[in-house]
Amino acid sequence: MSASALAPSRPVAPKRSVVRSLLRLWPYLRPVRVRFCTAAFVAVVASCLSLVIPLVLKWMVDGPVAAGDPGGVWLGALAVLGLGVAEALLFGLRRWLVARPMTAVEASLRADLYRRLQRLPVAFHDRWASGQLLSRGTTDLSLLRMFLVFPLTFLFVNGVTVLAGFVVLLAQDWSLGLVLLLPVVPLIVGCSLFETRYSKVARQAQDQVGDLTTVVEESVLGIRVVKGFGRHRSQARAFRVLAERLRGTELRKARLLAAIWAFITTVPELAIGAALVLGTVQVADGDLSAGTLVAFLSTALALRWPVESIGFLLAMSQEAATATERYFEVMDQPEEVADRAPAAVAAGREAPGRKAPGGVVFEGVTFRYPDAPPGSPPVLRGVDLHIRPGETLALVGATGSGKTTLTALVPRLYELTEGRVLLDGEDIAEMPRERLRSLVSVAFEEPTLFSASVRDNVLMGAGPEAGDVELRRALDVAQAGFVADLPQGAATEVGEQGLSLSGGQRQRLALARAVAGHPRFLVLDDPLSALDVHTEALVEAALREVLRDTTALVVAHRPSTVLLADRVALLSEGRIAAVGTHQELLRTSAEYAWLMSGAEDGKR
Ligand SMILES: Nc1ncnc2c1ncn2[C@@H]1O[C@H](COP(=O)(O)OP(=O)(O)OP(=O)(O)O)[C@@H](O)[C@H]1O
Repeated sequence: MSASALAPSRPVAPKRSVVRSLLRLWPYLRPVRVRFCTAAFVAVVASCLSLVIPLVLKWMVDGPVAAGDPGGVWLGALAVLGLGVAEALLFGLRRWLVARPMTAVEASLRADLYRRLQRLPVAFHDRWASGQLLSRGTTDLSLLRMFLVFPLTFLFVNGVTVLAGFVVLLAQDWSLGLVLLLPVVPLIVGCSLFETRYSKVARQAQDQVGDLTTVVEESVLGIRVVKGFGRHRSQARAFRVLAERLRGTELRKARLLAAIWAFITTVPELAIGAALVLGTVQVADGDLSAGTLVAFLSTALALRWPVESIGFLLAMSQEAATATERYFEVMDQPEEVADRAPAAVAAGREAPGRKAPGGVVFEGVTFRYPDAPPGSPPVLRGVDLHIRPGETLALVGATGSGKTTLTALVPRLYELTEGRVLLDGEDIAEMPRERLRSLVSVAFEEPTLFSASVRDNVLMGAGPEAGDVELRRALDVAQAGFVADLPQGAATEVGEQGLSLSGGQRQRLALARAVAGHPRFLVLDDPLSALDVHTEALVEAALREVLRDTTALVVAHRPSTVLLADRVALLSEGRIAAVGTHQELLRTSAEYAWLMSGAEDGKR
């Protein structure tokens, strides 16, 4: 278990009030506001109907019951039944009205989150645990939907019902009404204290769900390592620690909820009891009719639910506010840096009449990872390198010297700290990303395949017009003949949900993806590391054909890969230490000779 899973670092957003947090959902609610308000109005009518029943009871007790008129009693009973049925039907209608728009709101929140995740820079994904992002897209959004469907409406509906109820109560007997109003102040104080405490634990619980998701995800993806190293017990222990921590937080939430629930239930009950005693005395003294007392008490009892529910409605709103904060923590992250305006740089750098060289040019490139500790030295320092048009340059260096980092700068996965990179004379910082990424193709050391067919995985590197001819060519270059033997050939599903492939097979598909679509610039990060020497030789022979009219930067660890290249650059501690042919560097650079001799030894 990684330490980061146990104690993840999270950017902390500024604290906002519940209402301000929830107001950020308004743009998503706007399109469905008419239907939503109609549903709320229907719910208010339904809820207020329940307040009419006590008035019917008053009429029955003081009228037909006192006069011994069975016909009148039946009429009253039918009226109560009719009111009950109407209330139920209206609540059903409300539910129907909100179901569709609220799922649409959830879907658009989820789609926007996904879109944002795709557009956020790689540096953001380096920083954030994937479980935290997953839990935002699942648990948090479900909490938001539940809030929109239920508490958002019912906090309003219950508020209106309680107000209307008090008007009815005060109109029937203002002194008894005032007795029932007494608990309002302690209830408001209790609820605000509850809200403050609950907001802290709700945030903790939701973050801990994210941590737990991260651990589950890591264990599932790394199941081979977990099993291979017999780590299942310690992994399970680490999981239990997090699960226990979450359970503790959930228990604290439950305790707070139980306390507010008990408080909200008891205080009004005490007031109703006091009103009952006072009312009975008034009836005995002849100051109040029995019907009025019955109506008063039934109204007070009808208001119990709207008042008591406030506790958990507030709790759900608090959780929704936390979910909204967590959602916007991601949505507020700055997207990839915008492309620079071409004129600004060109004017300052290029002398008039001087044409920038073609191919790939690294000019004074310095790079420090955005999440590197302050004051740490940059990974790349003043790199100057020119890969001529059509040339293949191998990048060699000790492990950790910055090779992968340098290759990641060409498709602009990270923004340079200083300097610039030119492709055929054009600064990549000024190129629209879409164009840049259509010019540059990459194959990373870690070949990632998606849950899709071989065909889709390979052709995602080519334009939409690419067809079977392109697919066959790319598979040939990568020597991926094994595809024909897969159960459904190129239509076979691979990736996490599909057929498992060997490391070398995955690497060849990743290479096929990189060469499909004839990129002008090819960046390969040790693309043949998982292949046996014979397959490597075959891939290299085919690759040489492709590389003939492509400008390529190839990270190489083995002499065989180096031999693919026209020239070699040696990267040492973030600087280009030497550039030349393989033979030249073997003669002139002790470090290069040492790196290559190690590789030869490793092969033997
Ligand atoms: N996302 C990141 N954030 C901070 N530092 C990083 C990040 N990725 C890599 N580094 C650091 O940058 C340095 C160079 O890493 P890089 O992966 O470029 O080396 P490399 O030469 O490709 O190594 P190898 O041959 O082992 O693949 C290392 O010290 C590494 O710890």
